[in-house]
Amino acid sequence: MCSKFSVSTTPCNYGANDARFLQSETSVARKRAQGIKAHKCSSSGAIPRLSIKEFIPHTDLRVHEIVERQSQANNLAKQDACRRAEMNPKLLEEAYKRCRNICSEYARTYYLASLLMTKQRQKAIWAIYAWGTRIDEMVDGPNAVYMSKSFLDRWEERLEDIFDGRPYDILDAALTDTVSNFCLDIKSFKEMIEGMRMDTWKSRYKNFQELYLYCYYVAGTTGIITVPVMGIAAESSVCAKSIYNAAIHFGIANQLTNILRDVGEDALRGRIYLPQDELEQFGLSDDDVFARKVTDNWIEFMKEQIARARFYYSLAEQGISHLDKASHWPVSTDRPSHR
Ligand SMILES: CC(C)=CCC/C(C)=C/CC/C(C)=C/CC/C(C)=C/[C@@H]1[C@@H](COP(=O)(O)OP(=O)(O)O)[C@]1(C)CC/C=C(\C)CC/C=C(\C)CCC=C(C)C
Repeated sequence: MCSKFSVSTTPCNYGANDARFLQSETSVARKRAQGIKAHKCSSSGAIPRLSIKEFIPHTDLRVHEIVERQSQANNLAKQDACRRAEMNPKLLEEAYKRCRNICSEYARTYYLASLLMTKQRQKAIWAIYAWGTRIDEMVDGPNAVYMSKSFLDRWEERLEDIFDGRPYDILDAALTDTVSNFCLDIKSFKEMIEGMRMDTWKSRYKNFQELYLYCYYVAGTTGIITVPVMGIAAESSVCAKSIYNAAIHFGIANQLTNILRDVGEDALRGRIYLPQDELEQFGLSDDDVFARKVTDNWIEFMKEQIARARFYYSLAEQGISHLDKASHWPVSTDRPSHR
C-alpha cells in the first residue's frame, strides 16, 4: 500500500487560499526588489541591478503534467493497485544501510535533516540521495572524463528497471522499494538524468533563463520527487501544483547555493555556472573567474547572486507549511537560517 503518498487532489482552479499563496509570492518578490539598493561600483560607476525577482514560468516544464501523473499514481495507491516490488527483507535492510552511509558521508546536512524524519521517509531520502549522487559523481567526479552519452543511456535503462522492480544492484534495490512505497513517478528521475546530460556538453550559461533550466533539471526535480515522500498535509487546501512549485523553488535555491559555493572548484574543471550576460554587466569575464581574483565588482556581483538564491528560498518557504506536519522541521532545517 502506498499509504504515505498523499498528494492533495485539490483541483488547481485557484481558490482563495491559492490566491493568498501566490499573492504572497509576488509580495515577497516586491519586497526583495525594494530591498536591493542601488550601489556604486568602484571602477565603473553605477552597478547594474539584476532582475533577480523575475519569475521563470514553469509552463514549459510541464509541472502540471507531473502533478497530474503523481495524482493518478495516488489514485492507484488508493485502489491498492500500485505495483509492489517483492524483495528479501534482509537484502533491503542492507541496501538502505548502504544508502544511509553514502548520505551521511557525502551530504552531512541532508543526512542530519533526514534523522528528524519518520523512519520510512528517512530511508526514502537516503535511497534517492544515493541514486542521485551516483550519477552526479559520474558526471562531476574524478572519472568524469570517461563519461559518455551511452553511459547515461545505460543509467536510464537501469532506471526503467528500478521502476519495473528489477534493480541492477543493491543500491538500486533500495530505490525500487522507495518508488513503490511512495508511488513515485519516473519522469522527474529521467529529467534529472537529462540535467546530467547537459553537463556533458554545456559549460556556459548565456543568461539566468538557461541556468534556471539546468537547475530545474538537476535540483528542481529533486523537489518534485521529494514532495510525495514528505507528504502533503491532509488539511492543506491549496492546490498540489503550488506546493510542487514551491518544492521546485527549494531545489533551485539549494542548487544556486551550491553553485556559488563551488565557483572555484567548477572553474578548475573549465565550468562556469554563472549567467554570462550578468557577469558582463558587472564588467567581469570568464578570465576573471578563472583568475579567482576577488575584486569589488566580483563582490557586488556575488551579492546579487546570493540575493537571488535567497529569493528562491523565500518562494519555497510557504510551501513547507503545506507539507505533512512531521516534515516541517526536517525540511526547514535544510535551508540557511540567516536571511
Ligand atoms: C529534506 C531533504 C534532506 C531532502 C534531500 C534529498 C536530496 C538532497 C536529494 C539529492 C539527490 C541528488 C544528489 C541529486 C543529484 C543532483 C544534485 C547534485 C542535486 C543537488 C543536491 C546537492 O547535493 P550535494 O550537496 O551532495 O551536491 P554536490 O556534491 O555539492 O554537487 C542538490 C542541490 C539538490 C538538493 C535539492 C533539495 C534539497 C530539494 C529538496 C526538496 C524538498 C525536501 C521538498 C521541499 C518541499 C517544499 C514544498 C518546499
